[in-house]
Amino acid sequence: MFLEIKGIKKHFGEGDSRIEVLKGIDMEIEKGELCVLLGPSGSGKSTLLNIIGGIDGADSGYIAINGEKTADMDEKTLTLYRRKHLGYVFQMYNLIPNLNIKENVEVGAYLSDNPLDVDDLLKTLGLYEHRHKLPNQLSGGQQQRTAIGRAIVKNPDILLCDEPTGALDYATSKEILKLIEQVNRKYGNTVVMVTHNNAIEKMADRVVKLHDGRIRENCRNETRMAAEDLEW
Ligand SMILES: Nc1ncnc2c1ncn2[C@@H]1O[C@H](COP(=O)(O)OP(=O)(O)OP(=O)(O)O)[C@@H](O)[C@H]1O
Repeated sequence: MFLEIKGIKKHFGEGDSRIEVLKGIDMEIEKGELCVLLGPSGSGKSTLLNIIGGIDGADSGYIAINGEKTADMDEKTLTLYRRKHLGYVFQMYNLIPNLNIKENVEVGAYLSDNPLDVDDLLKTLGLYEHRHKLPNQLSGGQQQRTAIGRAIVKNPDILLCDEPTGALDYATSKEILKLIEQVNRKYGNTVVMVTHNNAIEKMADRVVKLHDGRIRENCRNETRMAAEDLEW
């Protein structure tokens, strides 16, 4: 199995303020799958995504990518692994304000041994003609596309997205979802996307629903709907 998540438990706080956020998460994701993580606020989605991405550690359990357990890696190996194999997209775009669009995407390319061609990618993203502009000269959707470009230019095995459309309006959200779909199809990256939006489950290969730190539902969707046709 490509991405294996086994027995993950995680708490925050101590004593009276201790909360068990993840209470034993077991799931597997195949290579190239687009997996959507759904669940109410506080159910542990972002915590799980951060643990998958090695941003945060688990109390127990492990994450294995291609058979390699991230917990067995020392800090340096883990940093290199994250840098080379994982791409992150957050709700806030976190672009570098004084670098232009192309340079922001190039930041991602520098981190990789086999980056995608930056100009080709800018064209796929519909950003080529804006490549010399600064982030604050672009719309929110264009900034998010740049952030996706920065994550994807590394050609990461896994693209982790935390509410990538959280700050965007309906039309722009759809545009971004179409782009994530296109990237997943074209480059074959495995995608794990956290969202509040139940409609997004229809475009996923796998839908995992968390509730109170546990998996309530995990199903494979054999009839994936095009992002274009989603409605909410
Ligand atoms: N660093 C932290 N320190 C303390 N508590 C935390 C920390 N990170 C998350 N939590 C708590 O863990 C619980 C789960 O948070 P998490 O962000 O994983 O949920 P979520 O399902 O992603 O929620 P949302 O949809 O609102 O983003 C929440 O109660 C949150 O307050």
